[in-house]
Amino acid sequence: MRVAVLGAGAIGAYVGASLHRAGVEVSLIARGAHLRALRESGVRVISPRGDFAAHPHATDDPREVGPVDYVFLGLKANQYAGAGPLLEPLLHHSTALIAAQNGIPWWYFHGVPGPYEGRRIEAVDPGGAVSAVMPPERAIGCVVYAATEIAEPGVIRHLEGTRLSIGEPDGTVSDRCRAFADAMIAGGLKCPVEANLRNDIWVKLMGNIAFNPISALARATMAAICRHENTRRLVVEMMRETLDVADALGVHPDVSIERRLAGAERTGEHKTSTLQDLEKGKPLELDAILTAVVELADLTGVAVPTLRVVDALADLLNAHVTATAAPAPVAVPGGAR
Ligand SMILES: NC(=O)C1=CN([C@@H]2O[C@H](COP(=O)(O)OP(=O)(O)OC[C@H]3O[C@@H](n4cnc5c(N)ncnc54)[C@H](OP(=O)(O)O)[C@@H]3O)[C@@H](O)[C@H]2O)C=CC1
Ligand SMILES: CC(C)(CO)C(=O)C(=O)O
Repeated sequence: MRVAVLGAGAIGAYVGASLHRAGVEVSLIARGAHLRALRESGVRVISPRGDFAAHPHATDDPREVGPVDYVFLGLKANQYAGAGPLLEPLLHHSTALIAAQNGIPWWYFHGVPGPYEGRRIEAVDPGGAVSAVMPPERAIGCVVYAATEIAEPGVIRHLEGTRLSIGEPDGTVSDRCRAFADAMIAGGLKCPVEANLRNDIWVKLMGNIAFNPISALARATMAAICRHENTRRLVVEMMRETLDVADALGVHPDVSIERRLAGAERTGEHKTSTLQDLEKGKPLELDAILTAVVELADLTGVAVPTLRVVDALADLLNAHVTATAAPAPVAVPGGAR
């Protein structure tokens, strides 16, 4: 099995290192100081479950890698539309794409019978730009419950959780899912193949949709948001509206708001990835996490006044961050070394 990790950052390098120690042929695609460290010393994972190291091939040029069986996408979702030149050299006729993203994926209505089958969600697939480079037929869904961060270039701090649930958009338990899950499990991760991954998507989303934008707007940790009475109430309201949208789409997440809130509270003084991006001056990954759900509410006729207000505020904040962000290194394969 050949796997390329495109965007081998916090989650990508963790998954790539885990697969490599299971004997999978892995290539990490990264850039900058992190790439230099990966090339020189490999990935070092610091984890409460035991530290480990792995030294897979690392490059910024996917042409060096060539076609693989699986591409694990560790880029931020707002980078997918521009990922065409990076992806193209990695694809053969049946290469599968597994995206680590939080929120609603670009393939959401692919393979799901019903009134919305094949429908494009503008917030996550603007003008079809994402499905043009990542055809939904290639997608294997993924919901990441693990939490990791880049402690320093080449070093991944694993905070909690080892589960990455995967599943086919049409709910079948395919050979390609089983083979990938077996490799992940051999690498020390949990990787159940779910027949109804959309349930997992909404369970995870209930946390992200509330905590990620509020944390950025209020510059607050998860625990602080839970402690403060008004933001705690806001979280509950956002989760309730989110469940209404899921419900209207025929998905009934099997977790109560109280349990989801308690789980988030246990995360403690943790800065969400959105707050971390804000502090680094990086664009916020909220289209998939929040804007897409407002779009789905409009589609299904569900009232989401609270989500709408928070989306407007977060959108304005993001516009400001994006306008003032340092230009990202150009995404040209083989460009910056
Ligand atoms: N980390 C986590 O615990 C979790 C993450 N996720 C999801 O996983 C995805 C990735 O998140 P995360 O790993 O935290 O993010 P990171 O920013 O740590 O990883 C993304 C990596 O991709 C690199 N990259 C971006 N563009 C290119 C390019 N053109 N060529 C090579 N490398 C590139 C980035 O480099 P640079 O820094 O230079 O831009 C960075 O190292 C997100 O969608 C997130 O929502 C989901 C659940 C948990
Ligand atoms: C907030 C958290 C930890 C889970 O809801 C997360 O997934 C993120 O930081 O993006």
